Amino acid sequence: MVKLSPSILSANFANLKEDIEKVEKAGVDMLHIDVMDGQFVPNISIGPVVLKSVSKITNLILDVHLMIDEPDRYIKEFVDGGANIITVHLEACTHIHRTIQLIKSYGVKVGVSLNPGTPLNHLEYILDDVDMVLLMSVNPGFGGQKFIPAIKDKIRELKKMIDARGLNIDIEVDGGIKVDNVKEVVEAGANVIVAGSAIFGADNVEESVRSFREEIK
Ligand SMILES: O=C(CO)[C@@H](O)[C@H](O)COP(=O)(O)O
Ligand SMILES: [Fe+2]
Repeated sequence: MVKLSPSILSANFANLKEDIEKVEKAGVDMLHIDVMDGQFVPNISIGPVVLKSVSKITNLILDVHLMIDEPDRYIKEFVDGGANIITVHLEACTHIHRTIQLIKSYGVKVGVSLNPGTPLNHLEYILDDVDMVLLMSVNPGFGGQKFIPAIKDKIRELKKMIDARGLNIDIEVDGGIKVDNVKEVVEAGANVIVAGSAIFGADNVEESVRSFREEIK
């Protein structure tokens, strides 16, 4: 079953409750929360305070994507804020193994994200420890960018690595996913789809979610 995780980065922050209710009603599975520190990525978004408020108004799985340097400093805040899965960037962690263990110690799920230019072999010694791998299909920092086609091969390779080890790990793909390319991403092996501008930016959110579902069923 492929899960949809719309990114609130493209929501209207002055109207967040209403926007979240719309996607929840439309039947999405998760809510993708993009956290940016202006250091690891050239943009600043939201943090644990907003997450905490969001957690009080939705039953969706809170899928927190941390685009921040040395995230160990803030893991507890995001756990307390209601995160169900916390994904960190491999490139932002000096001791990725330690960060993974720290997240797990709080009893939440853990994901590791790779930028488009980071090779899959960096996962070699940590793959067995994670619940999800998030492959970026744009360079992180902004919504509304164009999907990088080479990532489809990367998804296929990752799927092979996971299957070869007999693991049950989600493959999330994030960046530039629209109704007209989601099928290729799913066919390549992704089972968690992030879409920001294509869902929250759509004129009709419900219709957009329905179209995504049609494509990936
Ligand atoms: O993490 C990021 C960007 O860094 C994403 O989650 C984007 O917010 C996805 O937006 P679209 O590319 O779907 O508009
Ligand atoms: Fe994201």
